[in-house]
Amino acid sequence: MRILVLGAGALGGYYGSRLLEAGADLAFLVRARRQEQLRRNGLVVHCPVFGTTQRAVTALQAQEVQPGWDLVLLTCKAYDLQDAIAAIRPAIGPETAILPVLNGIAHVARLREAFGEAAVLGGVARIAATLTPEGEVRNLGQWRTLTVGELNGRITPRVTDFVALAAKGGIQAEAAPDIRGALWAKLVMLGTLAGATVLMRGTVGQILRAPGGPGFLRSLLERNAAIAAHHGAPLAPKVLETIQDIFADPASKLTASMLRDLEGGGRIESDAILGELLEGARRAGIDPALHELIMLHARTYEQRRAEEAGP
Ligand SMILES: NC(=O)C1=CN([C@@H]2O[C@H](COP(=O)(O)OP(=O)(O)OC[C@H]3O[C@@H](n4cnc5c(N)ncnc54)[C@H](OP(=O)(O)O)[C@@H]3O)[C@@H](O)[C@H]2O)C=CC1
Ligand SMILES: CC(C)(CO)C(=O)C(=O)O
Repeated sequence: MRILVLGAGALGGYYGSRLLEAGADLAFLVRARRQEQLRRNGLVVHCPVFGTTQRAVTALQAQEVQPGWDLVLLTCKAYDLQDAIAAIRPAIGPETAILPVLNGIAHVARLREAFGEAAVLGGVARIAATLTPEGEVRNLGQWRTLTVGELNGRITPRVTDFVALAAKGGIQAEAAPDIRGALWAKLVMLGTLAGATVLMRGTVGQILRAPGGPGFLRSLLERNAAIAAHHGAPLAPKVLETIQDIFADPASKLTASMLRDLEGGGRIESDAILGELLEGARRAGIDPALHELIMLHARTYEQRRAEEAGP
């Protein structure tokens, strides 16, 4: 399978490296700085499951990309989506599938508008990974899940072929008939994790060990689940239970990638995750006070970041 991975950051680098391990014919579509880094050092990935790998990879810039790909794995941040759409356009032929693994929901509609409904798959990544300042990819835990599905619910060969290849590379991959439900479930989980850990600047465990923390987490999760239900994606009781368990472990060291980005002084996906849920709460007639506070906190960080960067 010929795969083009847009981005060689945390997710692109990690999943791309596992797909290469499985024998995929794969190239990365990157920008100039990352291309230079990859050409100099190769792709370095640290993983508690597979150890450290360093391999030479094909890294192309947008102007070097030709058509002929079976699948484009889209791994940019939400705020880079517009540029990424332009960058992958020359790679997309009539048979090319586009598999985004971004957090959030809105990117799916934007991709379908840009490339047509049939081209776009849904993807949900469960992994806690980061790109270090040295340009190395680090999987911070054991998670390496990828859930993939057609938006119309059919299980097609392009989905099962990709899932089989990913599984061969050690990714915990599965084909999902209800990928829209999986995207919403992820947004409920991540909206709670990012909202809480960014606002409180601590791990799930630290929030739970603080007086008032358990009630805050419970209330945010309940509201997020109600927002999903209002948008036609109620969480199955087992899925909700699994998410509740994540927010009930006082020893948990879990934080959201958004908190890591914020603590590193980077951009955050405030609109795509926190803003989506705030708007969702308003549309659903759910008290938006918690979401407004979380969003204001994120906006204040963004304002401060912009002012410190100067004109
Ligand atoms: N990290 C995590 O643990 C998880 C992240 N996610 C989600 O996955 C998505 C990706 O996150 P993550 O991997 O952490 O992000 P990273 O910032 O680590 O990687 C994104 C990469 O995309 C590249 N990129 C963006 N636009 C372009 C473009 N036009 N052309 C070429 N390259 C481009 C960036 O390159 P450049 O360096 O040039 O800017 C960057 O290296 C996000 O939506 C995130 O929320 C989901 C699950 C877990
Ligand atoms: C919640 C988690 C770790 C799961 O993949 C994630 O998506 C993120 O932190 O962005």
